[in-house]
Amino acid sequence: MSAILEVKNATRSFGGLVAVNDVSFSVPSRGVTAVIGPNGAGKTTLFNVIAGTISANGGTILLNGEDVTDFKPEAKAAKGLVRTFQLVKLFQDLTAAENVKVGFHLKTHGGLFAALFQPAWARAAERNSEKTAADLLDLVGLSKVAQTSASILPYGQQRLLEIARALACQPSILLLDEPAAGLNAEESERLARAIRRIAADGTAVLLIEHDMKLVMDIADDVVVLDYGRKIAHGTPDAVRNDPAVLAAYLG
Ligand SMILES: Nc1ncnc2c1ncn2[C@@H]1O[C@H](COP(=O)(O)OP(=O)(O)OP(=O)(O)O)[C@@H](O)[C@H]1O
Repeated sequence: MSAILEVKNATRSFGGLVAVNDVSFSVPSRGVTAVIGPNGAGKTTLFNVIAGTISANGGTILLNGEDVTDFKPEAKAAKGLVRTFQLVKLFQDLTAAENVKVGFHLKTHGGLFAALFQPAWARAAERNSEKTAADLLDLVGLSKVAQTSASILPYGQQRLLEIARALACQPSILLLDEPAAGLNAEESERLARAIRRIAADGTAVLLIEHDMKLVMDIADDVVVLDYGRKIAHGTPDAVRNDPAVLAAYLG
C-alpha cells in the first residue's frame, strides 16, 4: 500500500538532549498507526515535528511524496495533514454543528468571516456545509447534540467534536494527540468506534496515546519509541510480544 506520510531520519534536540533520534517510519494511506512509548520517549516532540509546530534538526517529512519538512502547520493542513491538540480548542459559544462548519469554512469557503457572519455569497456553500457537518457529527456519534452549545458538552464529547471539526478540513491524514486523555471507559469506546469509522472512510489516522487498551484495539500498526529512538514497529500483537518493548516498559 502506498504511504501517505514518510518520516525519514527525523531528529530533534533540546540542548544536549536528543528527544527524537534518527526516527524513520511510513504511514500507509489507509488505517490507524499509533505511536507509543514510555514517558519522555519523544512522542510529543515527534508529533510536533511531523505537524510542523516545531522544526526538526535533521531528517525529512514527505507527505504524499512531497517534501514538507519545512512547511508551517497551516501549509501542511492545506496539503491534507491536520492535527488535533491534547487540549480542546473549540469555539465555546458556538453549537457543535457550528464548530464543525467553522472547520469546513476554514478549508474552503472564505475563512472564518464567512463561517461566522454568512454574507449572501456564502449561503450556497452554507447548504453544503450543513450536510457535511451533519455527516461528520454522525461519524463521531454526536448527532444528538448538534444544536448544543460546545461549552456545555461533557469533556469526552468536546474531544469527539474537535475530531469532527478537524475532519471538516478534509484531511488525508489526521493526527490525534492523546485522544483518549481524560475520557471515561464509555467515552473511550465511543472514540475507538469513531476512529475506526474515520479510517474505514479512507482517512489515514496517526495517533499518540497512553491508553494501551485503545491502541491495541484500534491500531493496525504500532511504532514504539524509547529515549527518542524507534525500538519497534509492527502489528499490535508483534509489538506487545517484542522483548525490547517489554524491557522499555518494565525498565
Ligand atoms: N521544549 C523542550 N525543551 C526541553 N526539553 C524538552 C522540550 N520538549 C520536550 N523535552 C524533553 O524531550 C524528551 C521527550 O519529550 P516528549 O514530550 O516528546 O516525550 P513524550 O514521549 O511525549 O512524553 P510523555 O509521554 O510524558 O508526554 C523529554 O526528556 C522532555 O523532557
